[in-house]
Amino acid sequence: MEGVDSNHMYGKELEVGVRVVQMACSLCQKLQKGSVRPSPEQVISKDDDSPVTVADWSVQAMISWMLSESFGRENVSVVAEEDAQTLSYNTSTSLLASVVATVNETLAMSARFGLKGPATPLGGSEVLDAISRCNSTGGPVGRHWVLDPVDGTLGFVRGDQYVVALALIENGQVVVGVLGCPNYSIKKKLVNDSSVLQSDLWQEGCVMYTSKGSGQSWMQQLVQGDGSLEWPNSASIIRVSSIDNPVMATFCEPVEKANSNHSYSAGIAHRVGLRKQPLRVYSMVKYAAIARGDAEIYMKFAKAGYKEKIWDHAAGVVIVEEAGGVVTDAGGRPLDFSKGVYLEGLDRGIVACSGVNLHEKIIGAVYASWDSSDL
Ligand SMILES: Nc1ncnc2c1ncn2[C@@H]1O[C@H](COP(=O)(O)OS(=O)(=O)O)[C@@H](OP(=O)(O)O)[C@H]1O
Ligand SMILES: [Mg+2]
Ligand SMILES: [Mg+2]
Ligand SMILES: [Mg+2]
Repeated sequence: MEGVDSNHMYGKELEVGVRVVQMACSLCQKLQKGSVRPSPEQVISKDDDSPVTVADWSVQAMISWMLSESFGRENVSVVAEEDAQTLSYNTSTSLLASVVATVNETLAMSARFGLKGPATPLGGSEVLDAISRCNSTGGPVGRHWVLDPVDGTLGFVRGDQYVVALALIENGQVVVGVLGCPNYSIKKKLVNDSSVLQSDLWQEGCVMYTSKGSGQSWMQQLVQGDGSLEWPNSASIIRVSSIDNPVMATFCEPVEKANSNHSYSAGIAHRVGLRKQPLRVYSMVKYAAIARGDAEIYMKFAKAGYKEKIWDHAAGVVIVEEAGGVVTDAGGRPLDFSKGVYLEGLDRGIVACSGVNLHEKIIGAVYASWDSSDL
């Protein structure tokens, strides 16, 4: 696989990571297009009122199972967003059946992705077990996989952008990142044109990946579930934008006002001299857009008291950094992935930029404006 040297320190992790994320993208695309039964459109509300679907559970189960198979169950620690509680209720039998069917249908295609599936289909308890053993809390020591099975579940449900995000943390550092973006076309610049976003073109998504210290991030096309594009797949190097003039720069931010303070970011944008309208995109596609040069700045300022989770950032951060970008908190400090499930100590928000010049300007504007804000 291009960009992956099997002698590389994380060669096998990257190789397996990209393949399982490709499989997960295929699973999600089938569900989003509604071609898998039964009732994939079921959307369940979690305790915090955020949505979860068959796709989130199925991807988590499938990736957890594959990682265990590939590296040995006893060696695999996974920190992931979902748990199996709702699926275990007596009242959830049809939901669990949907997840089990989806997982098995996907695992049956393993060979197409160069992976080995189970000899016989997984049963309900194996699927529940695969989901619930992703209950690691990470931390500063050892290797931990970090998984957001569907990031931007709202985008997924609305037929819009979402990603499958997988990272590997070793001794508190993100060392591998993989972002599967099923609705983010491999063709450049499409994200800036909303008319194109609506078209069929964006159905051919992409997978981005990197390993820390490689100095390169890569992008490859999705392997099509219909067999029209099979493994192995070619990849190309992606690079951040070279624009460092704020007048020319595009910034992106979350779609939902509840997830980021739009008026605060608008104030920062004004101070720095950004002229373009913000690009509001669901999910870690925002990191993907920075990494491949479709946008220059990503800002997220969650409400005071909200704690950012590592799975919402790990893969995106390392891919942006290796593609030449800079990611810090709003105080200019690196994000700390060593403290467990949350980005502890995060100063106010997250700022990802294509280069140091824009980054310094944004951090300076945050510093100058803070007194007048009420995040
Ligand atoms: N209140 C609040 N504040 C800030 N962030 C929150 C909040 N609630 C949820 N989340 C997390 O936001 C993830 C989606 O982030 P996005 O940047 O994609 O936001 S948006 O959907 O575009 O509005 C989303 O990830 P997924 O749950 O994987 O979709 C959440 O982890
Ligand atoms: Mg969620
Ligand atoms: Mg998420
Ligand atoms: Mg999620």
